[in-house]
Amino acid sequence: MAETIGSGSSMTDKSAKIFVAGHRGLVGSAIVRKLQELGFTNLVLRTHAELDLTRQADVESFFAQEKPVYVILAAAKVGGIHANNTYPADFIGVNLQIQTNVIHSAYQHGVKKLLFLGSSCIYPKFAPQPITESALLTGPLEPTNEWYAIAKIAGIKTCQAYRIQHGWDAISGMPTNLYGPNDNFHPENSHVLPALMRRFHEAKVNGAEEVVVWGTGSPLREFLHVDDLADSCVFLLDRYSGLEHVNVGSGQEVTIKELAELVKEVVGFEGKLGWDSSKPDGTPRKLMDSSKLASLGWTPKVSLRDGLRQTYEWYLENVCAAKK
Ligand SMILES: NC(=O)C1=CN([C@@H]2O[C@H](COP(=O)(O)OP(=O)(O)OC[C@H]3O[C@@H](n4cnc5c(N)ncnc54)[C@H](OP(=O)(O)O)[C@@H]3O)[C@@H](O)[C@H]2O)C=CC1
Ligand SMILES: C[C@H]1O[C@H](OP(=O)(O)OP(=O)(O)OC[C@H]2O[C@@H](n3cnc4c(=O)[nH]c(N)nc43)[C@H](O)[C@@H]2O)[C@@H](O)[C@@H](O)C1=O
Repeated sequence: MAETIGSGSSMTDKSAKIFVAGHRGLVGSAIVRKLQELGFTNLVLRTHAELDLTRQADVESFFAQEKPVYVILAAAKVGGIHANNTYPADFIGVNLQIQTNVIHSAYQHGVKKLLFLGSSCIYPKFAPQPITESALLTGPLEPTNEWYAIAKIAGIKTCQAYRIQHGWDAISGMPTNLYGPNDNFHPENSHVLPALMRRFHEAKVNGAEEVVVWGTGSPLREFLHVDDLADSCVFLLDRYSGLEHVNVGSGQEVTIKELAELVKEVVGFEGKLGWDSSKPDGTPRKLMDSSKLASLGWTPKVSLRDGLRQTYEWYLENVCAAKK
């Protein structure tokens, strides 16, 4: 299929059926909010319990019955550095199964366009910074998440293969580290931002003197609010049709130490920070070059500080209030 970039709007029919896979997760729920805000009226949604996407026959039947026009694949086995390092079989196996089933059935049942989501961890551990799309497969991966990264690279390549062999419009977006409402706040298995938000909050409530943060604090990470990511997903689905995946970043890079100080301030914890250097740092730096997306006409809006405040309010109203 020919590469078309910034070719004008293709999603003009607001009643077109859109399957958002993983609609209760961080990313899927933000995409549903964005589509509803834009006036899309025909979303098809299934919980994990209603449709296990690792089950090929069930995925087949679902597509045969529902015949969506667009698919956004935001269902995956997802977690932070500890989860990735502890459950490598799940991270490679479940993700390969979900994406292979969904991409193949979507193609077979006449889906017009599919957006696959990968992650910035697909790039080599020591890729030149900021990381351009062309850095893919140019060097060894970060060991703590290579299993997940291999699955995500296979997802990009699967979309490309269906494009090349069948002329089918499957595209891939590569988001940087995300955060926002409906994030996973698990103490061990989550990503750093929700983990620290919860740890600082609990320390404040319990009057603890110190909060321990993993690693050395020196790794750099780029954070994007999930509402910006959702906006970029709809933008890509609407405007981009190309073989190459597209980086989606904010350009807002901080060290883990700076992030910890910022979360501490937003939460209002007044004690000390401690460091557990027995925990892995992971990739030293993974700032993406998102100029390709910018050249298509998309830029993020939410600053890290504002996004953190909004997410903490959401956490207080939804996670803490629900526990009472
Ligand atoms: N969070 C981040 O920082 C980043 C995320 N991404 C990508 O964005 C996408 C979404 O991630 P995110 O929203 O954070 O993840 P979440 O864990 O918040 O959500 C994932 C969703 O997928 C569903 N799911 C998992 N397994 C299955 C299954 N077998 N069948 C049906 N549904 C399933 C989950 O349902 P249930 O919980 O019920 O299992 C959940 O609703 C992923 O592809 C991820 O790689 C990319 C970069 C960064
Ligand atoms: C999005 C991305 O997410 C994962 O990669 P990661 O960026 O390394 O993810 P992370 O958020 O878990 O950690 C970022 C940094 O933060 C430090 N850190 C401090 N204290 C805590 C802490 O309490 N929890 C966690 N999780 N990390 C902590 C931690 O040691 C590391 O240096 C991939 O596996 C992969 O899934 C992927 O694509």
